[in-house]
Amino acid sequence: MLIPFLKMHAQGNDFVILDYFAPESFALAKLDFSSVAEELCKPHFGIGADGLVLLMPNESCDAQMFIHNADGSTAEMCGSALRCVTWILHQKTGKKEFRVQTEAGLKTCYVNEDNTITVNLGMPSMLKSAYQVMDFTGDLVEIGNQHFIVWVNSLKDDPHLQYGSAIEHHKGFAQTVNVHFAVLLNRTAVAIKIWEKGCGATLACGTGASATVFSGIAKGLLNNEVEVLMPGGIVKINASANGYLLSGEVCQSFQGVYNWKI
Ligand SMILES: N[C@@H](CCC[C@H](N)C(=O)O)C(=O)O
Repeated sequence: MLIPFLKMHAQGNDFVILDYFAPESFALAKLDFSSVAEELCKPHFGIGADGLVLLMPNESCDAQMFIHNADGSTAEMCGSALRCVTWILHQKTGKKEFRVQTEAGLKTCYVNEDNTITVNLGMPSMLKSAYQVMDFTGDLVEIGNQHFIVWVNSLKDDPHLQYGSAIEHHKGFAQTVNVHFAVLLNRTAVAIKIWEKGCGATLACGTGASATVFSGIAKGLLNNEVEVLMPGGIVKINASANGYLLSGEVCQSFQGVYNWKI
């Protein structure tokens, strides 16, 4: 069976996207997407990506988005993928504002004049403040999915690679978590290194960038408008009264068909 796909990324956070608005994708409906995600996301053996995204029609809004991480697990939310599917919807319709249903609720998404995409991720909440895990003290933040933010003085030694996996699976959390090590640059800029649950080190993470800014604001370290520098690029977070707005570029890198085993 041939699986038509798009490949997109946001600051290097990359996705294989199956577009169910396209008639040629209808035949894929019965696939086990957990297995498909695992195979297609595998570098060298598959296409290689951080996640598999399903973009589907929804009767009560513009579209529905489902996400599987590279290990096949499901994710409730993904700020990078939401911006990528917004771009696809814009290409199809020419519209500049969309409402997309996700596992974390209905999200409003905008195409800006400069073709960057802004998505409203809603209001984060602090699940645990100054929480001790292994040798680290961090904030556990919920923004549809869960993120543990550890503030450090330097990212030089790649703490996410050393400790990310152990923190992700730590028994002190009720579920596995995304992990971010953050360095404060000034009141409007922060740098992070990322370990995502279900996929490992990634070059960017939209919900993680937003959760980090929420943690920084809660500590009195950051203003409401902040640039988040990640290994793959920069996003802007605006902590508005209506929700956390995540903005940045997205890129469609290629499209193709994958030769699935059945
Ligand atoms: N691994 C995450 C889902 C992906 C988050 C993403 N990269 C983003 O941009 O927000 C999870 O399982 O929560």
